[in-house]
Formats: sequence, structure tokens, C-alpha cells
Amino acid sequence: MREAEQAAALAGTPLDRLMDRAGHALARLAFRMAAGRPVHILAGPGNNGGDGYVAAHYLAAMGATVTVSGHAAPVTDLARQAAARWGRGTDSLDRAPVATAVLVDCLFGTGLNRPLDQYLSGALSRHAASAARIIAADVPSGLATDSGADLGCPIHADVTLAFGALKPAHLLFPGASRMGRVMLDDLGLTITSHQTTAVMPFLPEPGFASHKYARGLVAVVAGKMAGAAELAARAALRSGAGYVRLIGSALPPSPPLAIVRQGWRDGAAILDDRIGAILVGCGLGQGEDAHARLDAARATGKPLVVDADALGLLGETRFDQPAILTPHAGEFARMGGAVVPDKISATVQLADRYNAVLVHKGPDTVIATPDGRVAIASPGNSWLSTAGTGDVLAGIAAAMLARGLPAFEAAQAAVMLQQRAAERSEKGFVADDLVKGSLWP
Ligand SMILES: NC(=O)C1=CN([C@@H]2O[C@H](COP(=O)(O)OP(=O)(O)OC[C@H]3O[C@@H](n4cnc5c(N)ncnc54)[C@H](O)[C@@H]3O)[C@@H](O)[C@H]2O)[C@@H](O)CC1
Ligand SMILES: Nc1ncnc2c1ncn2[C@@H]1O[C@H](COP(=O)(O)OP(=O)(O)O)[C@@H](O)[C@H]1O
Ligand SMILES: [K+]
Repeated sequence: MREAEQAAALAGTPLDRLMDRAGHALARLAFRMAAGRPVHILAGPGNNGGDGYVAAHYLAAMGATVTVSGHAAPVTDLARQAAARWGRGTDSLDRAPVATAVLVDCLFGTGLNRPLDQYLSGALSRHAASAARIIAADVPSGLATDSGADLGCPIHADVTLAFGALKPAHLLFPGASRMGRVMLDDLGLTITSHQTTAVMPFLPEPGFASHKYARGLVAVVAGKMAGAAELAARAALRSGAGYVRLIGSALPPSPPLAIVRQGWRDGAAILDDRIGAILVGCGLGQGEDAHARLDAARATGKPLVVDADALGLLGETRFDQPAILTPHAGEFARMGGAVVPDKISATVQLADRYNAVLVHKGPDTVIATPDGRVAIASPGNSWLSTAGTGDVLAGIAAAMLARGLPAFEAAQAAVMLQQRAAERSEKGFVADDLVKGSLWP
């Protein structure tokens, strides 16, 4: 965002214009939410506080009842100009709060560089308790914008109005749990970044020239716990693969019978040239056989999805072929990934180490490439926290690789399709329910 501010300034949008837009947007939102009742604004010393003074100026001009409490005098030129524009009195932050309809938290935004002290977090929480609704300007104060880490944020906002672009704190936990409804005002900026929210790539439907191999042949390698591979195979088929082979499963055939079952045959089963992607790991186990199956899958040079048990067998592997690795937090830690709070850097580091696309799962899934591109999924449906939904994700990812998507796009498609399936399902769904019908968007 700071880069974007600089770019905007160079492109001729002065920063005071951006602050004016931000403050005006805040004022319009607070005006609507207050519906004639009083609004109180907390203004910090930096430009987040500046947004608050501008909002106060506009609210007064709209005829709203608006008061401001300031923490420390403005320290930036922009914030000083904004405070002068407001021009009316500013209370001290520790004056006893009065009941208000809407509190607008403009204490700190992207400039927070240390935890809130007790004085600040106490004052913010007292003011919040006296307000019916809370709007956070850019981010609730006390959250680290770039990681979503909690640096002593005492509030849950009802609405967070993000400026310019969404930041990691809007999507990553615990920050994401403090936002309430997130709204974005782009301030008229076009921001390009190597960090984005995950998006669904365009998936063309089968055309007249399509055939089952053109749509993608997926090989799912089974192992000790055959159910996991079964789920993954169904997910691959239901998400549009033309052909799915389930290899080495000990379970008897069950619907959909379109899944073709084959023995492992010392690895010969995965050598078919027409196979577009191999999924290995779901229910694989960790013994000798598991090692052999993982090694054979790698040796084919074909695009791979590596999940679950196979993630624990990778050692110092660096992938030569397109590969997607899908660890949950526990598997991520066992693979040597640094523990959060900075889930983004930790995921990029591991992607680089394995030379693969990393899908670091959880309520806030982070997808990273070895060259540092990052896509963060919007917080998912928490009913996904049930056994087997990871196998479903891995199966969809394999189908996306087999249809020819690059690994980064395939991983995003898989996360989006799994989330959409969850949204369409009844509360209390289980993994099997997700793959009963089509997973196509
Ligand atoms: N990005 C943009 O293009 C725009 C940004 N604007 C606003 O500007 C904000 C960023 O402004 P700033 O960079 O001035 O940063 P902030 O206003 O977030 O805060 C910076 C100030 O707070 C102090 N500070 C940091 N952590 C503290 C702590 N724990 N306790 C006490 N003091 C602390 C710093 O020393 C500094 O004085 C954004 O969040 C956004 O609201 C808007 O004005 C519109 C334009
Ligand atoms: N609280 C949650 N909210 C949203 N999604 C979740 C949550 N917990 C887990 N998930 C998602 O559910 C899936 C679980 O995968 P995983 O832990 O590998 O389960 P399994 O190994 O049993 O298949 C992942 O896609 C993950 O992102
Ligand atoms: K804020």
C-alpha cells in the first residue's frame, strides 16, 4: 500500500487527495450507519488519524452530531492539515466516553509498529463499549496489517472500511476475525501487487473437439487408508477431469463407477503418457510402500499434487515438475515451515525450499509460489473443518493440473471450488457430501 501511495503521488494524485477520499468515504458510511444519532471519532497521531479528522469535517458539513477524541498531536503534515480542517475541539482520549451510535476507530492503520500499550487498549475498549456500532478505518487499531497478528487490538469492528486495497490482516486470522463486514474503497487507485486475493481462473467448458483425455486424465495413487484416495478421486472426477484412475486401492468399486480402478503393478500403472497429473499422499501411509509410490510418482516428471502422508516423506526434495503441496498447519510445521504469525512469509519460504506451489491450508488458506507470488483465500466456511475435506481439495487440484492450468492457478481454482461446494452444502456436511454432485462452478 505504501508503494501504491508513492505511485499515486508520482502519477499525479496528491496524497492529500487520497486522504480526502478516504475521510469522505468514512463520513458517508458513518452518516448512514448513525442515521441521525451521534458519531464519535478516535483520531491517532498519523494519517489514519488524519482520515478521522477529514471524516469529522465532512460529517459536520452533512449536519451530523460529531465529536473527536485525539491521541497525541498529529505528527504528519497531512494529519496536521486534516486536524486544522476539522478546526473544532478535540477531547482527550481518556475523557469518560459518552454513549454514541457509531464509533469510528482512526487510531492506527498501516503505521502500527508496536503493540498497543495498556493505556491505549483500555481507552479504545472503553469507547467501543459505549458505542452501538464500530467502524474501523482501514483496519481495527492494534492489528499488524501485513500479517493479521494481534498486537493488543481490544475491539471487534462491525464494519471495516479498507482503503486502496485489502491487506493481509483483512484475510488472515486472528485479524480477519476482528473486521466485521469488510468494505473496500479503492480511492481511485489501481494497485498491482504480488500479493492478491485468490481468484477463480476462467475454466472453459468442453467444446466439440473435447474428449476425455483432452479434459485431463488424473491418476490418484492410493495406499493404506483407501477411503482418502477414494474421496480425492471422486473430487477430481466431479470437478471436470475427463478420466480418473484410482490406482492401488484395496476398496471394492463403489459409485461413481466411472472411476477406473487399477492395481499398482510396481508403478507401471502411472506410466501412461496420457496421464496429465498424479495425486499422491491421501491415505498413503508412511512405510516402505509409501516411499516407493511417492518416488515413482516423482520420477514420471508429470505434474503432481502431494498431500497428507506424502508431505512427511519429502525430506530435501526440490521438484523439477509442476507440483502443488497441500499441508495443513500440522503438516506445515512437520515439513520445517516456520510457525505463524507471519503465515505469508513462512509459506513463501517453504514454496521456495521445495520449488513447488504451497497451499498452506486453514481458515485462511495462503497459496504461494517459489518466486514469491501469493494468493490469499477469503476466510472459508468453517464447516470445512471435518475429516476428508483436504482430500477433496487435493483431488480438485489434480483435476485442474490435468486440464493444463499452471500450478498457481490450479491451486487457486481448487481452493475456490472447494469453498463454493461448502457454501452450497447444508450445515453439518461431511467430505462425502461435497463430492456427491458436480463441483463445477
Ligand atoms: N495508503 C494510502 O494511500 C492512504 C492512507 N491513508 C491512511 O493512512 C494510514 C497510515 O498512516 P500512517 O503511516 O501515518 O500510520 P498510522 O496512522 O497508522 O500510525 C502511525 C503513527 O502511530 C505511531 N504508532 C505506531 N504504533 C503505535 C503504538 N502501538 N502506540 C502508539 N503509537 C504508535 C507511529 O509512531 C506514528 O506516529 C492508513 O492506514 C490509512 O488509514 C489515508 O490517508 C488515505 C491514503
Ligand atoms: N475453520 C476452518 N474454516 C474454513 N476452512 C477450514 C477450516 N479448517 C479447515 N478448513 C479447510 O478444510 C480442509 C481440511 O483439510 P485437512 O486438514 O487436510 O483435512 P483432511 O486431511 O482430513 O482431509 C482444508 O482445505 C482447510 O483449508
Ligand atoms: K484504525
